[in-house]
Amino acid sequence: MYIKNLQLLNYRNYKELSIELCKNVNVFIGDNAQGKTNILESMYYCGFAKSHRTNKDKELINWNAEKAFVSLSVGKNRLDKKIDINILKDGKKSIQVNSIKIKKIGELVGIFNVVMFSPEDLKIAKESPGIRRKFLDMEISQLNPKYYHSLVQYNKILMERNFVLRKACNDESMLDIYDIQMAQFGAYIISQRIKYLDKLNLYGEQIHKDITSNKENIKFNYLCSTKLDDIEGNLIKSLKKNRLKDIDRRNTSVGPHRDDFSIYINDVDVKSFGSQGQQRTAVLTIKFASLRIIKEITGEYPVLLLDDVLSELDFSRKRYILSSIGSIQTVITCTGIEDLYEYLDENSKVFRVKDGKIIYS
Ligand SMILES: Nc1ncnc2c1ncn2[C@@H]1O[C@H](COP(=O)(O)OP(=O)(O)OP(=O)(O)O)[C@@H](O)[C@H]1O
Repeated sequence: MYIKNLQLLNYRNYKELSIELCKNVNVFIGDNAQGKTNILESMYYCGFAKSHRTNKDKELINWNAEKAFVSLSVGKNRLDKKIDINILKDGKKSIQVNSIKIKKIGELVGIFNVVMFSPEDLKIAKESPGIRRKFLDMEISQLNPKYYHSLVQYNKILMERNFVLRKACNDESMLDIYDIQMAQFGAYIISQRIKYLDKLNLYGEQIHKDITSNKENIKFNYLCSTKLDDIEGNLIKSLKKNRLKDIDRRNTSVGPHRDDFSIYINDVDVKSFGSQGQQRTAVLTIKFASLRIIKEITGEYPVLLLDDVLSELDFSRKRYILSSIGSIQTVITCTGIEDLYEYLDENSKVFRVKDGKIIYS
């Protein structure tokens, strides 16, 4: 899969932009705050109708405009796709795929597969469980529409359950119904997350060995708030068991919205004891394993977006990335290009970004 063309109108600091990308390495180079990340963000946005930086779509619209427009033409093994998204000031957006309006974001997710690696992704290795859950949810959603649907349903029921818990007189019969529904959707979510982590272990093991010259072993493990034998049955039991506590705290204390996964390197928990370098390498492994998982399931590599990460990595890790991308279309942002030259060839494209414009390509 590869991006053929990107068009922007009033997106962040771009008034108007239309660029053709090449099938392999595309580099966006420029000083700080010129609009390099904005370009990657707009590409990612076409995958999920969601920015990787903000939940407020309004922020994507140029300060002097009423609406923004992003259009991405994607080359695929089977049918090529064109994704057009209009973003309006009131937070609404309209999405068209091949000129046909879609009703739900679920219909967009999975059409354009993408793996983004940005400095914020280091949080996957070192910060709170919510960041790791979000990573799993985004990755699995783009591969499995049923997962995305289950997640939307689960979150809706969770909100309703919490609403009932917050009311002074709790409606126990309502809570019984919510528990059953949450257990159904929750069990599916948990089972798919475990499956995904199995694949992450499968691919991650060799990738991590390659990056660390066989010095380190990596292992991912799902941390579940309920027993894993009969997930649905056990979730119902746990929800019932914790009901008094939940009423007291006015919040739902068990379910996949509370789960996490651990990352161990050589049997040491990376989150608590890993060095900065180990945390960085763990995330690099996760991202490269994600590429392989998407390839295994869809038959095509996704587009790889590398936002300002190369400068953060040492020589050997940089080398690993640049020599492993092979046939994967890769879009890189950076402030200097010197150490990239040996990985560029006559097919690569270099775009210079200045103040919301491409000066040359
Ligand atoms: N809605 C918006 N309208 C107009 N300009 C915006 C908007 N949002 C952000 N900007 C501008 O976009 C620029 C930042 O762009 P971006 O984050 O892409 O920078 P960058 O080139 O990746 O920089 P760095 O190398 O520092 O990461 C800033 O100048 C910012 O003021």
